[in-house]
Amino acid sequence: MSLFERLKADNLDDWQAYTRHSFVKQLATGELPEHAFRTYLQQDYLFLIHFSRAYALAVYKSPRLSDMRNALEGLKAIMDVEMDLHVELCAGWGISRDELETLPEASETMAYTRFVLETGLRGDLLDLQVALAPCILGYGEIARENALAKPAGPAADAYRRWLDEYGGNDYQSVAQDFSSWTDQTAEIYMTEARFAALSEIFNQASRLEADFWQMGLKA
Ligand SMILES: Cc1ncc(CN)c(N)n1
Repeated sequence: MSLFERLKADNLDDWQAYTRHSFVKQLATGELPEHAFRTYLQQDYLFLIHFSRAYALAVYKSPRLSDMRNALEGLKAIMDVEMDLHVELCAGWGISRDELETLPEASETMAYTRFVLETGLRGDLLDLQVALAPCILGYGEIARENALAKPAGPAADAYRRWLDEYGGNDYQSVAQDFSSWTDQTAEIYMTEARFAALSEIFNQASRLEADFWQMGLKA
């Protein structure tokens, strides 16, 4: 069993509260109010900036050259692929680059991103990867679970596009590679005594992901 599968099994309720959140369910049916998705898009830009910083920290925390290369590939995937698609999606919603650059940061964005960065700063690469796992692997799972969804309504195309982006081969292989890379790090750093602390990090990050959806809904 991969470390991710173990962490998920240990935190199933919180994991599903995140991956099956009503934001996700409404996005899949198309019932999600447009202002909720717009708020999500805006804050996710800020999230991706900090998430890139967390990957840069993973380069620094890497014990081996091969880990550095994995972290660098992840950083490039966010900055050159996920971020570009995100900015394009925002443009389709009338959110300009200038607006993105000057957005006020919501406390949910701040709480989540700083938690991940702080976990990486005080810990080793495995702590950081476990803090990043709900983000990378959760979106992959959400897109797979909703692969057959047919959103209806005025924002149907944007919601389908979002699902396709994370369900596509590129993102799915980023997620698969990340899970394998985490297992390789676990071979160096993991001990049974450490599992409870890692599970706590995973739990906290999963709950912060659910809060991020909720921030969109309450907008
Ligand atoms: C909040 C959040 N979590 C995860 C992802 C997917 N990388 C994202 N774009 N935004």
